Amino acid sequence: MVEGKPEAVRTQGLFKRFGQQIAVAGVDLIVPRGSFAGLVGPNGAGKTTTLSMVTGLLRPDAGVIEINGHGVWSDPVKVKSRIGVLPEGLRLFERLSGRELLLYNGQLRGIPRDEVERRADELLRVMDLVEAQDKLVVDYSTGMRKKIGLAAALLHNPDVLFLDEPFEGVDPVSANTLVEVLQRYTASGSTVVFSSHVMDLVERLCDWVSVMSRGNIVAQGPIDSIRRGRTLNEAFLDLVGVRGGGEEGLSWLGSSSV
Ligand SMILES: Nc1ncnc2c1ncn2[C@@H]1O[C@H](COP(=O)(O)OP(=O)(O)OP(=O)(O)O)[C@@H](O)[C@H]1O
Repeated sequence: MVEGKPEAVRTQGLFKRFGQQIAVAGVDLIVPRGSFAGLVGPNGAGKTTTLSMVTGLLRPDAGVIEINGHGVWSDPVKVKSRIGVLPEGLRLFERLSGRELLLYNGQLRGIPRDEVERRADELLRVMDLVEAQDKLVVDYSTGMRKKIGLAAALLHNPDVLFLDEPFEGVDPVSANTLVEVLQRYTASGSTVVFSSHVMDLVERLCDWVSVMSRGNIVAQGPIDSIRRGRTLNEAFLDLVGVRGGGEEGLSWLGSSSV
């Protein structure tokens, strides 16, 4: 606890196995309240599996998860009413228009209709989706899907927002829009947790970072304590132990080979 307040996210001994594969091997994830937190790690490190368990989408084999002091798996209704999620693969209601998607989400969340309409209008405008609001989500581009997914995740003004690879496939203009919305959101004291492979972005946005490798957290804390004078990318490569080796092999590749 920090100053008597529970962290936004705290897991203890989080564990998940798929057959022989241990995806998450006893993770103690900590995210202080009000952080802009990055969850980074190489492919297959266990980030998506961790976020899926933390957001109540995948049942852990073992471990405890608390969001703002409430157990995700012991008090799921309470927790889910206070979090927003942009999941991996963007599972959205494809046959609704962008606007209908927001209105439907608002109704599911029990927000009065006129308030939903007001918030939907604002979100569509900020996300630059007004022209596309009546188009079916199935016809949206990747970047548009990320933006409407983020709008849907923000509509009920959650305390904590979880985003799995929110910037993947997003053009720089749309990425900038997402960043501005998220910075505004954390400036008001809310918490963002997002997974990403883009170290420059994590370095620019985050004040807190958790580094995963092979199902474990290998470093976690304020970003400066992780970087320790290096770029985040250098720190990351040192932490996950993949420096060098890239030049070996592939001797056949390139025009100088026969
Ligand atoms: N449904 C599943 N069935 C079997 N194995 C799975 C399943 N989901 C994940 N895994 C395995 O668990 C490990 C962690 O996967 P996960 O998707 O959580 O990693 P990640 O860090 O999100 O990777 P990436 O950065 O590539 O998205 C991997 O070895 C993966 O193959």
